[in-house]
Amino acid sequence: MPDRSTDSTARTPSTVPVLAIDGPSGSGKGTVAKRVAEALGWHLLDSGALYRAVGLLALDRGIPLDDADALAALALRLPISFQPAGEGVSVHLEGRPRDADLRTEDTGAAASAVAAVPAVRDALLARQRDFRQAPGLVADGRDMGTVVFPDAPYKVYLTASAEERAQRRHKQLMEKGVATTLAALLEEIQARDARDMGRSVAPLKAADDALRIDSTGMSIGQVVKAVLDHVVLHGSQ
Ligand SMILES: Nc1ncnc2c1ncn2[C@@H]1O[C@H](COP(=O)(O)OP(=O)(O)OP(=O)(O)O)[C@@H](O)[C@H]1O
Ligand SMILES: Nc1ccn([C@H]2C[C@H](O)[C@@H](COP(=O)(O)O)O2)c(=O)n1
Repeated sequence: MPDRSTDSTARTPSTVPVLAIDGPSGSGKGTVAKRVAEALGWHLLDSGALYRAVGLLALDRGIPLDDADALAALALRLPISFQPAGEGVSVHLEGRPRDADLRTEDTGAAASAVAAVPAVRDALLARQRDFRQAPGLVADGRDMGTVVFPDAPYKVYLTASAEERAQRRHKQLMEKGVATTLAALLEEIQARDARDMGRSVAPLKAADDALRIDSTGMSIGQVVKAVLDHVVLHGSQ
C-alpha cells in the first residue's frame, strides 16, 4: 500500500479507465453519469455525496462551516456507506439512510461551503480514488478531471445556462412537492456557481482536455448519447 501519511496525493498509476464528468449544479452530471455507467457496466462515484455528507453532519453536530480542523477530522473518518437499494444506491450516514436530507438545497449550500476548506478536500481525496475499480469508473463532481483523476482518459465538462438549470431544479422540486420559486433557485444556483468556481483550491473549471457539452436545449438522451459517443470514439484511437 502507498504511504499516504505525509502525501495525501500519492497514488499508484492505474490502468482502470475513468470517465470524469464535471460541471456546475443542475447541469445534469448526476443523471448522465448514472445512465452512462449503466450503459458501460462501470462503477459510479457521486463525489458530491461525500461533500454533502460532510456538510449535513456538520449541520447536525453544530460544527461551524468554517472550522477547518473539526471539518477535516469529520471528513477523514466520514461515517458514510453506499448501500444497494432497489435498482439504485442509498447513502447511509452513521448506519442509517439519509438520502432525502442529503439532497436538500440547504445541504447543497453547506456542502459548497465545506468544499472550500482545503483540508476537507485533502481528507476526501484517497476515498474518491478508491472507487477506481475494474472494469471502469464514471465519476461526477467539480474536480474529477482536474484534480482527483487528472489521468482519466475520458473527460467531459457538462454545463447549461443558469436559467435552464434553475428551471430543471424547479421542476424536480415541484415533482417532490417542495415549495420554492424560480427566482430563488436562480439566485441559489448563481451563488453556488460563484463559490464553486471562485474558491482557491480545486475550483470548478473544465480540464484542458475535456469535451465541453452545453446541454441547454438538449434532452437527457441526447447528452447521454454525446458522452457515450465520446468514450467510444476515444476508446478506439
Ligand atoms: N438535458 C436535460 N434536460 C432536461 N432536464 C435535465 C437534463 N439533464 C438533467 N436534467 C434534470 O435536471 C435535474 C438536475 O439534474 P442532476 O441532478 O443530474 O444535475 P447535477 O449536475 O448532478 O446537479 P448537482 O450538482 O446539484 O447534484 C434533474 O431533475 C434531471 O432530471
Ligand atoms: N468533486 C466535488 C463535488 C462536489 N463539490 C461540492 C461543491 C458542490 O456545490 C457541493 C455539492 O455537490 P453536488 O452534489 O451538488 O454535485 O459539493 C466539490 O467541491 N467537489
